[in-house]
Amino acid sequence: MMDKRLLKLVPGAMRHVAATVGWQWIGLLGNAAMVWTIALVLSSLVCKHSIPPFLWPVLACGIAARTVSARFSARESFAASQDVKGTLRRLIYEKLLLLGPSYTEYVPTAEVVQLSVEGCEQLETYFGQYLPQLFYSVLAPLTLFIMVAPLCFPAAVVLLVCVPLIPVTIAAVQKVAKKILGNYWDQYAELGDSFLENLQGLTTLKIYQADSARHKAMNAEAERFRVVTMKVLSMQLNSIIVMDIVALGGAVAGMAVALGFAAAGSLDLFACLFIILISADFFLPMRQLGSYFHVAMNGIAASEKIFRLLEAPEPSARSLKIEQESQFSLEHASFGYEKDRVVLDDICLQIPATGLTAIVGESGSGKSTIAALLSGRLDGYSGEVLLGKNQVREIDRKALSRHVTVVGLGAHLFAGTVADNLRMAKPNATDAELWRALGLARLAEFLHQNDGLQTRLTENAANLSGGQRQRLALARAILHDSPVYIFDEATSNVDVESEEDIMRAVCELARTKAVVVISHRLANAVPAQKIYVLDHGAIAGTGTHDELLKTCETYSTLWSAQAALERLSAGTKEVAQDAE
Ligand SMILES: Nc1ncnc2c1ncn2[C@@H]1O[C@H](COP(=O)(O)OP(=O)(O)OP(=O)(O)O)[C@@H](O)[C@H]1O
Repeated sequence: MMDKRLLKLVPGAMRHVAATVGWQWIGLLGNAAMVWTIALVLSSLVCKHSIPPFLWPVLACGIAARTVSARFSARESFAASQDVKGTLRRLIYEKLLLLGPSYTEYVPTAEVVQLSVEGCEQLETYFGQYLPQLFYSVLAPLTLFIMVAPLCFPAAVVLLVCVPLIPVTIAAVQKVAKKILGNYWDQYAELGDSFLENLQGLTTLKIYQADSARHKAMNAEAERFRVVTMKVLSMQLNSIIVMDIVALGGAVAGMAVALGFAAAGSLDLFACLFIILISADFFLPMRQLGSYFHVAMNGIAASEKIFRLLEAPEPSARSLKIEQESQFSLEHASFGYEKDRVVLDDICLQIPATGLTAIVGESGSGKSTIAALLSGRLDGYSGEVLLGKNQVREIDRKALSRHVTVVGLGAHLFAGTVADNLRMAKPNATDAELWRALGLARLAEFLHQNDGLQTRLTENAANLSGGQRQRLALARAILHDSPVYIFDEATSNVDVESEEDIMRAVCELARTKAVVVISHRLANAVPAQKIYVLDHGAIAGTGTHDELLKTCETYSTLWSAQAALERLSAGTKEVAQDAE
């Protein structure tokens, strides 16, 4: 019922939990004072005694205590929940930062969203309501026992003994609940994952008319989620009914004992009325705990997932700085995403401080994996991936991000202005610097025809063409002004004109920076001072374009095949133009 790991995680919240219990307890005393006055007034009226004058101030104090305690306990409970939500979301965020860009290896994005939104909300109930109620439901019956025992000890004992029957019921339910709730969260995360994926791929699904099949699959998942949700609800309702029966039964037992003693003449009317009126209060806190218990259990099930994320092994501590004039090199580096499958095998390569280096090879030969190793996104390699004398996996991540800029095909552009997107790379850049970068990326002319730097972009710059998007991503990268640039298929899916513009800018950049171009299109590698040819994860040849044509069969075969393909496509275009 109390998860020690959770308590340790948010120690600050426990102060508010203690304060909530304190205020609830003051409220209980206020309630007891009110019951006491009511019992005294009723017994005085029945026995025709005069009502003692001190009674009204006691009643007033009782009402005041109840009112104030209700307000302050709610405030403390709210503070506890805010503390928990804030702390957990911060911990999840920090963990994601520590895991780095490869966090999706441990947890899917949809699950992170669910855990940090709904998971944290559920834990808010655990700390804001369940935990204070847990302590209060022990404290309240003991306090009332001390009040009732002097009046009628047997009734007080019966009431106190019946209270633990509620937690016994809760414990019995807990076993079943844990399994059902674990299942509920699994189904919930699964549904969230496929919803997000289907939403992202909706256009593709429509193009292939596969949306109705996906719709059916999601309906089936939603149905499974409905079933498990109904199981959770019916488990909660059934256990609440059982708890109500236990609570009412206990209160009735206590009342019956008090009435029995009153009937026998050994209990006066005031004491009997007081016990009858207060007996429900023995059980109400525990009964309330039972209601919170279900939501809290949901929170605990979510917390299991949060812990799994928080306990995921982090990449080794990265604290090394980058020494000046450091250059990248791979020395007999090997890597595999899966245990038994080598993707890179004994790779040796050097990236000089300035100039263009190209990595080429067929699809799946391991080019992007080299980019990921160089930029520190993957670190489970053997051999050495060095920046200067230091292993890349030991270099501080921020320093590495400042040192290397990776421009891939999917570089994200955000909704906002062109200037906003560019200043992401250099917040204090002047307008002149922005225009210079845009000029290098051959985008200035287009923007001058629009609203200049204030040209508005929709989400992921959907209102630009593919080539314009890539050129804007290139301008942003140029502004980042890092010593090393990696262009990983940065010109795929763009028109020939944009590709030429981008490659011209890349070559210009390579005059002062270390630039690595990764491309399956060999024409982009021709100007490189050194080309590495990859074949099934191994280096098949190294040299300039002319050298490789003579010495490397893999390269010359690829070159001939691509040249033939491009001749064919140029021929097709000419025929089409003639036909027009
Ligand atoms: N996250 C991953 N998990 C498992 N295997 C992967 C992962 N990423 C890539 N691979 C595998 O590693 C191999 C090399 O992939 P990589 O992306 O480096 O190739 P590439 O040469 O860049 O291909 P392309 O030109 O098509 O982009 C491929 O066989 C691929 O299936």
